[in-house]
Amino acid sequence: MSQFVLSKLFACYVFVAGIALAGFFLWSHQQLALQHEKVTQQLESYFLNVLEMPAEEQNIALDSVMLGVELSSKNGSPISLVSLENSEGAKLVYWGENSDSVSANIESFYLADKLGNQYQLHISFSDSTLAGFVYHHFLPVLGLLSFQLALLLLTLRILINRSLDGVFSGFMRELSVINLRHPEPLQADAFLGQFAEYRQMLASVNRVILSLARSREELSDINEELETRIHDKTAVLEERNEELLELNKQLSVIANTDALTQVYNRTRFDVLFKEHVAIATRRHTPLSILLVDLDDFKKVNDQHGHQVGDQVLKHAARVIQHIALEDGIVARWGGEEFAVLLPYFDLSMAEEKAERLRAEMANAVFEQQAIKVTASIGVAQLCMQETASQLLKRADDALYDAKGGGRNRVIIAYLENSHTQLEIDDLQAGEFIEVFDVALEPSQDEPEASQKLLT
Ligand SMILES: Nc1nc2c(ncn2[C@@H]2O[C@H](COP(=O)(O)OP(=O)(O)OP(=O)(O)O)[C@@H](O)[C@H]2O)c(=O)[nH]1
Repeated sequence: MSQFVLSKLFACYVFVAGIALAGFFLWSHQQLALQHEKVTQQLESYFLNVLEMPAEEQNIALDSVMLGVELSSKNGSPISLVSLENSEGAKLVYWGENSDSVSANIESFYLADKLGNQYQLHISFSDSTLAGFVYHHFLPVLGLLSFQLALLLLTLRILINRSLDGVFSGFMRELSVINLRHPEPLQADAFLGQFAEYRQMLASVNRVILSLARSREELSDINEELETRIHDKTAVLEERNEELLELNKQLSVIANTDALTQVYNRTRFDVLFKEHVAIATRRHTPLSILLVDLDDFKKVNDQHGHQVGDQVLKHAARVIQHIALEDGIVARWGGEEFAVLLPYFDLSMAEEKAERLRAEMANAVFEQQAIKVTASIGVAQLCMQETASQLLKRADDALYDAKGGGRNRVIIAYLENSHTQLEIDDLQAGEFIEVFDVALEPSQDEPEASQKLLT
């Protein structure tokens, strides 16, 4: 049942209870009046009967009437005074103790006997006043009032409990709809707004909400400012990062490139060489290496000076790079010596490449001084189970042989027990192509270095 219905019911209850109480008193007084009238009529009738008796019987009869009055007063009708006077005012009968206190309620009745003699009868009832009524009907009145009071207290208790419950639950319901991201003051509920506790709580919460909204606005401003700052800082950082990346690239190129000739340096070549040996071993693909040494380079230095020697070295590197093209990885091995790694090149292909290189070098003319330099080249192909250093050693031996054989020549490194050439020659055509179809996984630095050399 809602609080609204309960409060209306309570109002009805108070109204009906008031009417019932008033009705009870009115009805009681009416009943008393009827009772008094009946008793009065009886007394009048008794006294008339007695007065019509012979004189000698009257006293006895009057005594018996008064005894009846006394008994009646004690047993039910609360008569407090009865007196009978003749026309001269002489009292024939008088019964009652505190006639003064009840004098206001004394009613008088006039009697006449058969002989026409006039008499005045006075009767007073002790319960005809409110105090007397309450005194004589103490228990019923007390019971009724207690019942009314208990009912009133019970109703009030239910109403108060339900009201507080309603206020609390209604308030919690209001709280649950607060949007903390966009706080707005809560509107008072039409019904709950009747309760002062609810209104007080609502006002407190609305104060908190307003302060939240203010804080939120302040936070939003701070946030905006911070975002702008972060954005600016990020832009600067990104710029710096790009610069660093570029510097890193340059550093990487510097670290991996020979400063004079701009081909790979020895350190980088060692890494690439080992990687390609590992790939070729794993995939059973051919891999060859050329070791290229300029002939009598000391003479160039001696005759034209060290600086011209440098220019010749740079030019020689470009010639080697041009011949190797994208097939090979070129590095300066040290001094006037270069290495060319040729992945997927078997010995005959490598030999052909070496021969072309040697011829190109022999025909090339360096600098204005028309310096001519030749090169000796040692060629080797990776054998089964061979390590990088073993392969290198064989190529170096071949180069040594080329020098010993008169320079400006290509020497192929064969192994007496090598299965390399044999195995590759034995490969079926299909197998060979298949081997070549395996894509090389080039090092990321390769294209960069190659491009540098070509430009
Ligand atoms: N200009 C210049 N010369 C260099 C450089 N590195 C090494 N050399 C010179 O290269 C020459 C190599 O001399 P050698 O080892 O005798 O070899 P070679 O004179 O070429 O004789 P063979 O190799 O036997 O044909 C030395 O004179 C070195 O000074 C360099 O970076 N720049």
